[in-house]
Amino acid sequence: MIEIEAIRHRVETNTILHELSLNLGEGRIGIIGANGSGKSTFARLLNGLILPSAGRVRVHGHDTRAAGDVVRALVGFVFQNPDHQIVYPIVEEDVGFGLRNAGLRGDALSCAVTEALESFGLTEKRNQPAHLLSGGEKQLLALAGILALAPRVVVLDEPTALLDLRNRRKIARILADLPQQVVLVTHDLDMLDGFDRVLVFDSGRIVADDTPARAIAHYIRLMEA
Ligand SMILES: Nc1ncnc2c1ncn2[C@@H]1O[C@H](COP(=O)(O)OP(=O)(O)OP(=O)(O)O)[C@@H](O)[C@H]1O
Repeated sequence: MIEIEAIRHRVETNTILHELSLNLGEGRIGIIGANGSGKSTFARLLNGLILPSAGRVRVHGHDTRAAGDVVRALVGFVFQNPDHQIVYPIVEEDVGFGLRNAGLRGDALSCAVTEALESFGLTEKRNQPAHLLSGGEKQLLALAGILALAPRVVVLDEPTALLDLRNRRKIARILADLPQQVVLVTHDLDMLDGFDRVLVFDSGRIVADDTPARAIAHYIRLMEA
């Protein structure tokens, strides 16, 4: 459960998010809205990457301000641009990075890396330089690295922006099968099939909070206005 209590977010004199309170408890939550409406800012508040100017966010009871390190272990965050996430030069080292931080060594580490690479179709790239992967492959690598850590919640900020149709479908299948709570920011409305709840952002406010079909209809009306 993610509890959002009376948060507001401002940068200098700019109000990026107006006051909002809500609980996120469903397994699959989508976030849509126009460019610049506050979706990424909201997503980053969920794992303490940014702290709200007012109010608080709690994940499984842990406040992002008071217990940022606990929250970051609970909430895996997948960035829109995988270059912001890939830290090691070789593919297998990059997937292994978080696993080593989580204490895995030796065979356990090697098996976990093998499994993560296999499930994302990256086995053949194991020993290649990560910077030579295509944009879509980098996105899969970033996601593999986060999911290998088995966080309780996965927040993804436009993870399919660089992907072709096959890889978009692959990510959709991977997300559908995850045991974790998923919060997905996306402009790719097809990704919201089967989701429990979709929030629509507009100018820093949530203007719809509904089933995917009704939320998408609201968003389309907004875009056509
Ligand atoms: N650190 C910052 N300093 C100044 N302005 C910011 C900062 N972060 C975000 N903004 C502004 O806040 C608004 C919301 O940004 P945000 O990235 O949350 O939007 P978004 O809905 O994710 O957009 P997109 O769909 O284009 O990714 C934008 O106008 C952006 O320029």
